[in-house]
Amino acid sequence: MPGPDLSWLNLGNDHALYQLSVPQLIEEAVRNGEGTLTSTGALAVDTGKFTGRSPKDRFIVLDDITRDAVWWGEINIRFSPADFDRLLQKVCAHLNQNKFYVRDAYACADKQYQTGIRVITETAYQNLFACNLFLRPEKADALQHPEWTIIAAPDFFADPGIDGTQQANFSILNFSRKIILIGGTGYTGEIKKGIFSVLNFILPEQHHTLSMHCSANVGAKGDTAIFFGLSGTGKTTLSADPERNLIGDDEHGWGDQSVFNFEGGCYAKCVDLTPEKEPEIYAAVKYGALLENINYFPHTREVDYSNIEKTENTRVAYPIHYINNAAVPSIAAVPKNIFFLTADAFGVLPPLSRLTRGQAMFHFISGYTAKVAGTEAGVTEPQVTFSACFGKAFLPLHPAKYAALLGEKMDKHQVNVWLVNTGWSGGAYGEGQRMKLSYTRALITAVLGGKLAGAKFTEHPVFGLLMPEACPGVPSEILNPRNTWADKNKYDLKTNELAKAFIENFGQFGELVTGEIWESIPKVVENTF
Ligand SMILES: Nc1ncnc2c1ncn2[C@@H]1O[C@H](COP(=O)(O)OP(=O)(O)O)[C@@H](O)[C@H]1O
Ligand SMILES: C=C(OP(=O)(O)O)C(=O)O
Ligand SMILES: [Mn+2]
Repeated sequence: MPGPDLSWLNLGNDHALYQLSVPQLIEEAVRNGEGTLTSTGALAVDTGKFTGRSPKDRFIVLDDITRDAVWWGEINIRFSPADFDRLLQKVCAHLNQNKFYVRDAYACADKQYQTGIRVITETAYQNLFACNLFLRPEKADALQHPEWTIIAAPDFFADPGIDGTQQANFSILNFSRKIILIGGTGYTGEIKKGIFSVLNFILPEQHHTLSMHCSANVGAKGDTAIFFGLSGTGKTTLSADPERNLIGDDEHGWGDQSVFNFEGGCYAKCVDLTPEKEPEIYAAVKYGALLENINYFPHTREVDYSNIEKTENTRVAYPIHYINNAAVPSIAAVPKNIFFLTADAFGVLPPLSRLTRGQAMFHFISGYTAKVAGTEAGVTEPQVTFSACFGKAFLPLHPAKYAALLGEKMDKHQVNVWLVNTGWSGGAYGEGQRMKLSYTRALITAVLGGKLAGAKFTEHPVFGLLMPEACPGVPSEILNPRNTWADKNKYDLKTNELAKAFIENFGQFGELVTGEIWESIPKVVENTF
């Protein structure tokens, strides 16, 4: 297919392989030595030095659009427009030395928000990722100029002294030029999270639409559920549910009428994947899917999901229709239930609790969880974090903007909000165990099936959370986390420690503390359990 005119980037058209089919991309990847077909049919590649995102190398160009709107700081780091232009030229000169892959796609399943994307990648596997993860146009049109351009060159390395970056790798968003420039890293997560960050800037400001780091699915009665959570807390795993249609596993918008997926595919964690525990995802590992940083046995080429030699953040990227019961298009009604997933490394929070409106706002803004190993460079074991809106790393605006929109939407629609601890039980990380996936699933199924409507709830003395006393499929004794700790005194101490961490973190949002949030702040109780 004749390619688009890329002369505005000084990219030579004769080097471009445009809109290759999935089999063509796989063939290219294998011939380029990028990867191998495993016995599952899925292509396995290594992404190089980076097997996770590198948040400290993520920048936003300081310009008239971003200057007063972006929440600058540790998350959103400034980059100069002149440095960007120079670096862009260098990256394009690098790409011109060889062939590269160009793919047109779009983001946002709801037509009203549809955003065209042209993805230019140095490797075939990154282009396959873009094909799997973004929405696929029925017919590509090379003559159209899509709104955003993503350029990803893993083998281009910046010179920090000259190029204005921190290290050789970088991911830079330029809102004036509508370009995302990625170099020095082959981790494909940077590509999808680049566009996600763009939409997190545009949708709330320009469309009064809440953008969310969440998965979503919908039941037979049109009852939508959304699952907020930082990486590894279970968005992908828990949204794949044989009884419900999958809307998407990671990035959604909540407009006036609907919840819609930004993407056209899923990016699931593979560590310890088994057909028993996660049948839908296991079955999606087939021809066309892209496995990252996975080990396989050399002779049989069978995938070894338990092997984490390369990273704990092994991944598979597949188009959403690889999940049997995916909703097409990926749009559903506004949610009836919202779950906040937290992987509590303290082992303090209940496996499931119901939140008041004030608590919902408090926990959304707090975004307490543990960073699981692997998704971010340098994180090798669960690390306690407060990630506002359960996705701080991707939010160009101040968290209060997203929280205000959520509050408005909760007021307008009758929504139940639940906190789910998919993290530790029976002790903190190191002593307790990760919550059993089957229990978490049973708790969510009970909520969605209305089985807890008449349940009795106990209030947690410090966090004020309402814990069900019983739930089908779950031993009652685990529902109050204190019961799962052998040493109750230790639980009480750990609870207070966590409560203090919440209070301290919330200090930065002092101006947001309205009456109802004030009432929701955990109350440290010394020796009174
Ligand atoms: N109780 C639990 N709930 C959810 N996931 C769990 C649980 N226990 C273990 N896991 C594992 O944690 C990982 C969750 O990853 P994933 O669903 O991809 O997270 P996210 O989509 O939020 O990044 C999976 O590997 C899953 O098997
Ligand atoms: C892909 C990522 O996120 P998630 O695990 O939420 O899909 C990521 O944070 O790089
Ligand atoms: Mn995920």
